[in-house]
Amino acid sequence: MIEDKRWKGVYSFDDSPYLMEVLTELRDKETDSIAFRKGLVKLGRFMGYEIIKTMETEKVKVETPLEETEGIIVKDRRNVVIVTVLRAAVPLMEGLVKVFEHARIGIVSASRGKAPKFEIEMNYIKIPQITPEDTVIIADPMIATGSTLLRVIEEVKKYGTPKRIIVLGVLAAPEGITRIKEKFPEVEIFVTKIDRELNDKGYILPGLGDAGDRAFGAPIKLSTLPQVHTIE
Ligand SMILES: O=P(O)(O)OC[C@H]1O[C@H](OP(=O)(O)OP(=O)(O)O)[C@H](O)[C@@H]1O
Ligand SMILES: O=c1cc[nH]c(=O)[nH]1
Ligand SMILES: [Mg+2]
Repeated sequence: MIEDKRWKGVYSFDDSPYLMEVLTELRDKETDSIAFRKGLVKLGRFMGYEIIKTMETEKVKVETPLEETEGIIVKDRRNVVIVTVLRAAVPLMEGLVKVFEHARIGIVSASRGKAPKFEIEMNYIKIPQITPEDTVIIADPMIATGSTLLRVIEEVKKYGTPKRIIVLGVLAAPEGITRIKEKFPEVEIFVTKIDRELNDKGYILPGLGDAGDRAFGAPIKLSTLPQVHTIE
């Protein structure tokens, strides 16, 4: 885990050969949906372990069948709220809950409109109450313009004031990170890798394409389908 020199509290995992290998498979245009989803689950799980390293631990006594010894608990691991941003974060969440099995889960939908406005439509919001003991992990694989996360963070903050807000992503563009840190300097960002830039359609370069479409297949517009007539 490396803290990026450009911002405070922004970490990437260029130093982890395993995470870099999983990312390489996700970037590969030949990787199909099954392998893509599996890759996201792996990243959720192993980046989750990395987040645990930043949590406070407490010494405890434990009785083995033979004698008493010292152990630890990671108290904050029990007070986690995972907020999953539909669609692409669903497999990331699957990996995260393997590590944070006590987590309460929030699900929000956020859909990004076309360039240049990138308006965010949020019409499904289910977030549990957040307490001062909680660490909120907002899972969204792609931080591009940052518009989606700015809206989601704003929404999350209405549900309580947590101990920490962490954004967990796969790829980020510098533009998106800068926008989030300008508005919410206290938010920590953990991403597998920070990429070079955005193209004029708001896609991350070199990137991995549209994460939602690659994980679940491209949706189709209903109006382009032949209409089915039913007889009543
Ligand atoms: O930083 P931004 O410029 O806002 O872009 C990032 C968002 O784009 C993707 O979602 P998308 O809107 O494609 O939805 P999907 O997951 O359903 O495909 C991605 O999962 C982020 O939520
Ligand atoms: O590169 C990008 C940018 C936004 N959303 C994606 O899924 N990919
Ligand atoms: Mg998409």
